[in-house]
Amino acid sequence: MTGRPPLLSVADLRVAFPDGPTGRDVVHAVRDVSFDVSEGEVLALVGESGAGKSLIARVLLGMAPPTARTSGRVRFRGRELLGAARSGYAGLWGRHLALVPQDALSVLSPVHTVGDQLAAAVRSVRRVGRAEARAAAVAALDRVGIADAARRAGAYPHEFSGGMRQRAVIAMATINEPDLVVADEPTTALDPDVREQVLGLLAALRETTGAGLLLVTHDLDVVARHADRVLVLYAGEVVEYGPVKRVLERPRAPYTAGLLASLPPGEPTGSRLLPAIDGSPPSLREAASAPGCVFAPRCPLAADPCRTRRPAPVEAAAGHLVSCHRRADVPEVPTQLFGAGEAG
Ligand SMILES: Nc1ncnc2c1ncn2[C@@H]1O[C@H](COP(=O)(O)OP(=O)(O)OP(=O)(O)O)[C@@H](O)[C@H]1O
Repeated sequence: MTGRPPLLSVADLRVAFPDGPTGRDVVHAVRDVSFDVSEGEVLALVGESGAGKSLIARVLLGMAPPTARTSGRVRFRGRELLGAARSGYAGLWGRHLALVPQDALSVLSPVHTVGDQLAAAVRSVRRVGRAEARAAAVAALDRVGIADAARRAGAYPHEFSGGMRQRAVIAMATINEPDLVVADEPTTALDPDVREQVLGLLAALRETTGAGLLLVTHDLDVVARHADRVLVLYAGEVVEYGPVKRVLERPRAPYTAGLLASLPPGEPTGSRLLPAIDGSPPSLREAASAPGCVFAPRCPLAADPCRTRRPAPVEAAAGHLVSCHRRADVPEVPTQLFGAGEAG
């Protein structure tokens, strides 16, 4: 996105965990990841399972696992957050930063009505009376498309369908109009048509509230439909980063081409990745010890430099970064490199 200062700016982020019998060694799960998110922008983090998507999301929100060691910079509106104590986040959660998790039941209490939980979220950041908080709760449910919101506010989470619960969680995450919403695979548990509605709702909210959205997903089809820019991660490293249209129409990294080749043809919504790329991602140890590109063992274009030198990010076009020695040799049609994924 142009002209807008970044809301969130992440630079050279590394996340390591203790490893080995003594725990004195470390393995990195995230290496040198840099990106930013602007106001009103949807940035998608995409990659296979274990790529580091959730870890990055958790680090940004100050929710890193206790054993994780982090370095780099995470600036929110210019304020450094990495390494900030939980108290440093206290004034940010809910009001400025919010999370929409995969599983709505992990954030909704079963013993309070949805309306009471939303009203409590309002009162946690604003000095308003009960009636006003309740009215805000109903308005938030209405905004996320829950019919008969005033009555539904009196229901408990178990009385909602899965799709309604996820809408309620989105209402909760956005009720105080945060600047940045982090949505971690927010629709995994939903049916394909509900998934599409909920994603559309999330992406539309940034237009009404101006919030930035960091959308964690493993699904490039979701990226194509709902994101402005995309960061493709492989084994904890950035492979490709840039405007969605440019990256998806003309990927310069074989890994991105492989993800695209994995999309089933003719199934635009709710599609899952199919394994067009042979093999599986490396373990954290294998990734750490690889002298060259971590994707080389699975890459049909891998040549000598790929096995001996880590590729540095290069600007392939304005705002489009790619880390690949063979970027000039990636064919325009991804399936030419990998063959189309077959359903089944
Ligand atoms: N607490 C932890 N201790 C050790 N390793 C961890 C811990 N949390 C995550 N990891 C490792 O970090 C790597 C990245 O995990 P992460 O959950 O971020 O992947 P992901 O891309 O979100 O995958 P998925 O799509 O399956 O959620 C994985 O190899 C994982 O095993």
